[in-house]
Amino acid sequence: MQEESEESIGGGDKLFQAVNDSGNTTIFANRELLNIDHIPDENRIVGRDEHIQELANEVGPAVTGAPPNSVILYGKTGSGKSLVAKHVMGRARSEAQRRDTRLATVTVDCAQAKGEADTIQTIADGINTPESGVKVPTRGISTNEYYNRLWNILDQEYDAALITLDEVDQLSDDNVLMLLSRAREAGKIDVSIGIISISNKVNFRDQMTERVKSSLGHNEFIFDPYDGEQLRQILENRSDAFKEGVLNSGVIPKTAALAAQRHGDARKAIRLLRHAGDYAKNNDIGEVKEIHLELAQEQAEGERLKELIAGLPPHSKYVLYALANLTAKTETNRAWFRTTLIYDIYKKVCDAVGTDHLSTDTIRSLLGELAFLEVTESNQEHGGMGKGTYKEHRLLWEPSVVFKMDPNPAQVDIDQ
Ligand SMILES: Nc1ncnc2c1ncn2[C@@H]1O[C@H](COP(=O)(O)OP(=O)(O)OP(=O)(O)O)[C@@H](O)[C@H]1O
Repeated sequence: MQEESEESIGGGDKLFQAVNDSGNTTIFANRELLNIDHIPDENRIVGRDEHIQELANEVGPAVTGAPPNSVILYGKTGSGKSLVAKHVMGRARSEAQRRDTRLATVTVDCAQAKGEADTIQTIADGINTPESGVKVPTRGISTNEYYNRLWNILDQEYDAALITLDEVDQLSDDNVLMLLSRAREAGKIDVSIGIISISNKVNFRDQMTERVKSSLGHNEFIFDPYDGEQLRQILENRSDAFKEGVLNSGVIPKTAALAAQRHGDARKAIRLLRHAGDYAKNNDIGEVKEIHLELAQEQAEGERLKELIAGLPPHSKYVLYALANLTAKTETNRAWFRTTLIYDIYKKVCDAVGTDHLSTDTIRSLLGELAFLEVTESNQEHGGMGKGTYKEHRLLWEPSVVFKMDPNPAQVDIDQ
């Protein structure tokens, strides 16, 4: 008989004792509700009724096989654009079915697609049916042939199509928009296509050529960031993620208030609540309290920042500490600093950790890498007549998160 090891209790492994049979824990009843990819039910979508109705009005004709309008959805991240598009497409599919219309719906994440052929392949594969007899291989055929196969599938299998292009500003080629939106006009297919384009680059429209603008359509909806009350409802609707009595009553209002003040992003608000739950779980605290929120957030963000800069040389961290020391001294946490000043403080940080300084040029390039990773932001300033140009940088993370990466972060006196 096998002896029960230290790690095994009651037939189970102690390592996983906090996880019950349904994958949940003493804190969570259904942690899945706080997952970023989780799509809430219709009655859990908060504050977007108007957008849902407006979008349905534009693409609605497709449920009868008539030509839908194309639409652009704009707004900052986490404002519900993809959610609303998915929701309306889902309901359009059911309604089309009820009316015996063959409606194709598909979503492409343009940030993932690698060029024109890949985008068309994803669309064709997404709506293909076993009955079409058309093969859509992932490689080995020309871009043109992908289009032909897409037209074949659409013509044989469908009466109308709704194609969502998420992160449309990442499309490497305007052709996709042009050809999809004009396919019927150009006599390629007999099926009407409506394109729902989604972008979180609010100035994207200004960068578009006239050609693209007219392909995307002129109907635009702006999604504003959520306010505190909307975020509170979004979170409240997911409070059943937690076991009964675990979540203190002030936690959701505080999470919503913090998120509204910082960004109005529903995804980040949900993540913050999940982090608080994880913090309570990992520290064996039987309940989630308001005081856990900031701690949980800082700890989780600190880990994320650490991962982000893990591939960079150690001096990137010292540069980051220099910027965090400077930023922590300002009121808004949004101040810009010149490279020369950051370099001075960086030298103090090096002294504090007992290491030699690198050259200004190296620090300049490390700042470039940090900006590339969106840990910091850089901009070119003009110093005025005869003074030339210089670069300024600012931290995009809270200084407290930066200091949280280390048990002994280098905090230096910047006034000396
Ligand atoms: N109105 C809402 N009601 C309930 N949950 C929401 C709402 N808006 C957003 N969420 C939640 O936040 C997640 C992110 O929203 P969504 O993906 O729609 O944002 P987005 O505006 O498309 O942002 P991004 O540009 O980053 O893709 C959703 O999956 C959903 O879980």
